[in-house]
Amino acid sequence: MDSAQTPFPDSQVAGVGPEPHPWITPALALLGSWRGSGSGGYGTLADGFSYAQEINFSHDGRPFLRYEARAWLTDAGGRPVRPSGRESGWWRVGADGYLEAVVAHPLGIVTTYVGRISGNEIEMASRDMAVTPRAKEVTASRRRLTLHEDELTVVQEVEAVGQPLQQHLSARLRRLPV
Ligand code: HEM
Repeated sequence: MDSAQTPFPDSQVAGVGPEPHPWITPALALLGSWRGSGSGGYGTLADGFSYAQEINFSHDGRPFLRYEARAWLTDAGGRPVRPSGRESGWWRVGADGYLEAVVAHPLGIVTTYVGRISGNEIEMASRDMAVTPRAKEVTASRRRLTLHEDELTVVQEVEAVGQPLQQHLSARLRRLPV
């Protein structure tokens, strides 16, 4: 929604817009937009792939973050090839860095996560996964995000289509200027 149309716009920048809820303090460094590149693979795929990704975190003053991510595959020269994974969701942050999240994918997968924000590390593991009838069978997922100044690394493991939990994605993103 256009921020001009709502009386309660989200903020992506600490100090601008609604005051962040104190509970999201451990997550404040995530606010904003991140963009970078990554590589992926899976046990069922003959070859790996390269991708670019943009992630966006914002808040409206309550103790949760709005989360949006979109990725596109890239060729050997880093040029965009086609749209790929997208997801959106909500990361609810508790007083002590406890984290629970719900994330939805366009191809019919919804995941709830439980995790923790400790310092510059965020770890989360799936609690429940629901899939629509035509979605791929995905049964578990884990994510680890590491923040180092203006660099965010994101690693995701997936258990799906009869394969054991294994790394599917690894990306290194940089904060986009506001
Ligand atoms: C940055 C986000 C993502 C990217 C760039 C990405 C990319 C890919 C690519 C390129 C493939 C090969 C098949 C194809 O070309 O579509 C694939 C397969 C797969 N992806 Fe992803 N993916 C992403 C996120 C996810 C997520 C969040 C999940 C699960 C929750 C997931 C689960 C799978 C599974 C299970 C396969 C293998 C399916 C099979 O062999 O049948 N992916 N992914």
